[in-house]
Amino acid sequence: MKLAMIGFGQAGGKIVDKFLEYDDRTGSGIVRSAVAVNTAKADLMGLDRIPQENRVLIGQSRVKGHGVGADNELGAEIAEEDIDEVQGAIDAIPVHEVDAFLIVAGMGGGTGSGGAPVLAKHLKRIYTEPVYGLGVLPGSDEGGIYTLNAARSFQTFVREVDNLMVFDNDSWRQSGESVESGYAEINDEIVKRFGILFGAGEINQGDEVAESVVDSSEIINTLSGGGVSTIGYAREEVEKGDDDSGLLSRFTGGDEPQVDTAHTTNRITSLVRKAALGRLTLPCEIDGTERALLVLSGPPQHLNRKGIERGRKWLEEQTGSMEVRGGDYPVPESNFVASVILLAGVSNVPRIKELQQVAIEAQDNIEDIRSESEENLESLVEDDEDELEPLF
Ligand SMILES: Nc1nc2c(ncn2[C@@H]2O[C@H](COP(=O)(O)OP(=O)(O)OP(=O)(O)O)[C@@H](O)[C@H]2O)c(=O)[nH]1
Repeated sequence: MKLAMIGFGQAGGKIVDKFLEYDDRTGSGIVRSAVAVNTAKADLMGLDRIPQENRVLIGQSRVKGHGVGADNELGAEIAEEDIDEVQGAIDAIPVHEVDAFLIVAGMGGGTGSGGAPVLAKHLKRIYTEPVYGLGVLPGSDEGGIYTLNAARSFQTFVREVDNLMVFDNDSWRQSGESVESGYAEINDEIVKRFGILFGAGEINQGDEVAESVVDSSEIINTLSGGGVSTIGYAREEVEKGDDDSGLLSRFTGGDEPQVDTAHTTNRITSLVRKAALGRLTLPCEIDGTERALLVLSGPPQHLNRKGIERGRKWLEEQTGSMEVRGGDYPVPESNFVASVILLAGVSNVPRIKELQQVAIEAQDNIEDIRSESEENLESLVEDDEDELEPLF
């Protein structure tokens, strides 16, 4: 599946940069165009791979290239005012060659949190291609204002995109790590999961023919209908030369032997369970998921239809959804069989409820402090008996 990716804010830009690196490394070809938008000049300069001409600095007259300092209302205002500059970079994208737009942003800051929903609304008005969001939730240790920003941006962003895929920094942060090295690992995790998912719909001619290949329309259909999505992942190392043909191998038509062994099937079904029940990009209850897509990637001799069918059935039972799609993504040179599960339209997400609760407390607190602050300042500045006179 070919995407036009727009990274909004620092986190968004860094993650899109990582997608370009992933594309180069794996040859998956999912990033047709990459754009970064920011109010901070230094953040744009820190990117490695996004072409210079696709780095758009907005809000120069308002914040002089220094960012909006976690003020997402200002981030949204600037994005609206300078939307033509962003559109200027998007005009250079060959939109007829892309399957969808993907707007990536950290939701706890100011620029991406406020700007990403504004851009989504704008793109949806102009283009017929789907507009997806990849929103990153802040860690709970980042503080009240980040949580409040994220909770407000989340409500807006979900409404404006065709689907919001969420990654929760909080459930992925590791104690004792520096913020930067922590983000590097987290960003690798994001790119790996989304890379396999979107790469699955991007099989080129001449690539290994899959038994039941995932097409980009299956990804689009799973995401359509809107709402919030999360992604599960699990993998197991396999020997490249090994084809598991020891037990029950059978040959089906064609020239190539199709290996179908109990071992291969069991491995696939167990990877499907691990992916769905392990750590999701946004932890949630999978029961009640509206739609799902299962992608099995790896060397083709380690993939089989029976395993995917069983995995799909199991997912239907667990989610209660009648719309579970599945297929393979053959990667002949890989040392791993990996299972990626897209759960679209999840609704039972305790993390979001908790985020909203903390956000409401932060909002009340901020209001209390603001209303007290005028009184406090007055009592500090005025002398008790009112004997002093200000100059003017
Ligand atoms: N996963 C991930 N999250 C990040 C990264 N950098 C920042 N974040 C998260 O994204 C949130 C927003 O941060 P930024 O993207 O730096 O903020 P911004 O959109 O540039 O906005 P301002 O700096 O306020 O102008 C933070 O609260 C973090 O939770 C990153 O490299 N990876």
